[in-house]
Amino acid sequence: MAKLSCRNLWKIYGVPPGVTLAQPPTEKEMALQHWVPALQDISLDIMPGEVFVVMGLSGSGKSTLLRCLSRLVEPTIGQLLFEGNDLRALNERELAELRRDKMGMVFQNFALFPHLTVLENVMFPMKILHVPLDARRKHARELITQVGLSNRESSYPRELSGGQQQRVGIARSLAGNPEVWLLDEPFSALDPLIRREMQDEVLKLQAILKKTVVFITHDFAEAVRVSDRMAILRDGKVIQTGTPEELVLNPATEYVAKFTSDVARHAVISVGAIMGPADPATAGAAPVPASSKIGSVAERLFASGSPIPVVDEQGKIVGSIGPAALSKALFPRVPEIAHASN
Ligand SMILES: Nc1ncnc2c1ncn2[C@@H]1O[C@H](COP(=O)(O)OP(=O)(O)OP(=O)(O)O)[C@@H](O)[C@H]1O
Repeated sequence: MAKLSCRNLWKIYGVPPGVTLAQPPTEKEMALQHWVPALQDISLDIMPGEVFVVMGLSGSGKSTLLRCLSRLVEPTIGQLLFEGNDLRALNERELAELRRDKMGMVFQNFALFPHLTVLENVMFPMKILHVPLDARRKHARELITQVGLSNRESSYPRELSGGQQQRVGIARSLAGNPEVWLLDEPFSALDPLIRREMQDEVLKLQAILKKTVVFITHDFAEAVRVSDRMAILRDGKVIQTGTPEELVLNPATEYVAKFTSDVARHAVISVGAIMGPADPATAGAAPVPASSKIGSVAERLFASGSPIPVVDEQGKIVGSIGPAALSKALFPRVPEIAHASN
């Protein structure tokens, strides 16, 4: 079962409080009332343990969507489910408990308490959870070590670099041991090198913690790097949902294809996704796993020019890959993606 779902979700800013809309207004109605449709008919399932990225340009509705998932922003129309339970039916107290017990959030601007030290910042959520002081301190220290800041426990946020501050933000968001980890453009204020380091940090933590992660970014390369699956948002609508590989191989629209054009295809596309049928001519040649990325076979294929057998996890031959399929995947001809409509 999905951890978090939305069904036909709309957020329309400007609708006066108290006005309930039974169904979505027309574009004309919204324009007349000066309403802003930030989310339009969004349906998504976010599965337990996956890193689900919501990617879109500025103004596409990413933050609104993330905030709707925790009801920091109230949806206008549609369903929100947490483990199948109606999230919109919760009262203020139940909602506060759910956020406190099950959700951890990281914000773009770090949002640390300036008057608290690193240790105190990370301990804070556990204070709200009434964790005894000793246990609080012990767990906070573990988290601070996990994010590589053990020598800065007594520093104040102003004494830390942006990357270090965000490490504290990450440690603090994990302090309540949340099931769902919501990250709203956590690294966009950081320079590219630090940003990459932080992406690695999140991947490293996620490999251990296996949270359900919703990660917002406007950077497609970041989305490809960190996501298991992603949704591309444009003008409040989901244009496509899929794994990075699915989006790169089959962009639904030219808009998506434009994002995928700069992607390191050799590191995203797997052999299994582009292989052909098993080929007797490959008998005796050393096989490659279907799950390996095409970059790992490129040198061998281009050097020998002969196809290679492909095997599944059990070592059974499931197909073959030759240089033609490889070059097509690495260097797709523009007309092949240009047929996609916008
Ligand atoms: N409180 C608000 N009142 C009215 N309109 C809003 C409000 N918040 C956001 N919007 C509008 O909703 C749309 C989506 O905004 P949102 O902040 O969700 O986008 P975003 O993709 O997160 O953008 P960014 O990457 O720039 O943060 C935009 O047109 C924005 O102007």
